[in-house]
Amino acid sequence: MEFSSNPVVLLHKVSIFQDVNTILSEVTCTIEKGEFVYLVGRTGSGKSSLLKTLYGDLPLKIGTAQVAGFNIHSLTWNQVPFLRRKIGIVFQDFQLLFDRTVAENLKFVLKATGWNDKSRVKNRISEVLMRVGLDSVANKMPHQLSGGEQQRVVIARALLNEPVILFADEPTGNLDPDVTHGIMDLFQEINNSGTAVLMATHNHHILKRYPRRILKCERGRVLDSAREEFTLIDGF
Ligand SMILES: Nc1ncnc2c1ncn2[C@@H]1O[C@H](COP(=O)(O)OP(=O)(O)OP(=O)(O)O)[C@@H](O)[C@H]1O
Repeated sequence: MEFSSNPVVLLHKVSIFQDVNTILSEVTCTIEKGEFVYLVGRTGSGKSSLLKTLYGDLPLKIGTAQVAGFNIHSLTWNQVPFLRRKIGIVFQDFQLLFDRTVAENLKFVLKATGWNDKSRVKNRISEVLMRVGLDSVANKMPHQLSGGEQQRVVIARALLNEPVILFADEPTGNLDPDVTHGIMDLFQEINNSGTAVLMATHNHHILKRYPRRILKCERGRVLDSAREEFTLIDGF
């Protein structure tokens, strides 16, 4: 596969900390535009900490990192919303606002990211819901939807601002196998249309069925299947 020379994620000698503990060190890798990469590793190995650093939730103290053109090392809190407009984030626990409709959940994000024109907002909400195969749920409350449908709404929310990359932290962790495949197909389709994806997962069936490049957190380092061979046996 050919990539542009303009990576969406570029890490050089990054160390990741939680409190005073070093979780990962010497992390150097790039993710290119339109690439799909898995992030695996045992529980507690640092996957979420790495993702949090990339989306500006955990300050970067050592090393250099660029995400969607933003320098993460020098990112200030008031720049974080601008970074978030260029990326999409999908969590395991859907994190929808349960006291408002699907459309209102999406509108909330659009308003917060500077969309003021009512008809553009309405059109964009229809577009993203259509994109995730849920064009008829705009006026439903999240609790009226299945788990898989709720996760599709979360993915729709992540797509609102046409991100260059989606960061997904165990996005199928709460879903049945059948529903998981539907969500994975959706991620593949989104990726095929040019959005990069970095997905943390514990699900080895996913890795087998949709094989892609893998980053593995192991003993404080990040191994990269594009550079070296490693076993996945203890990766879950
Ligand atoms: N907010 C926090 N404060 C202090 N330590 C934390 C915090 N969050 C995570 N840690 C610690 O950092 C280490 C890495 O955790 P992290 O959540 O990044 O791992 P993970 O690979 O995502 O795990 P899992 O697969 O269970 O989600 C663990 O030792 C964890 O206990």
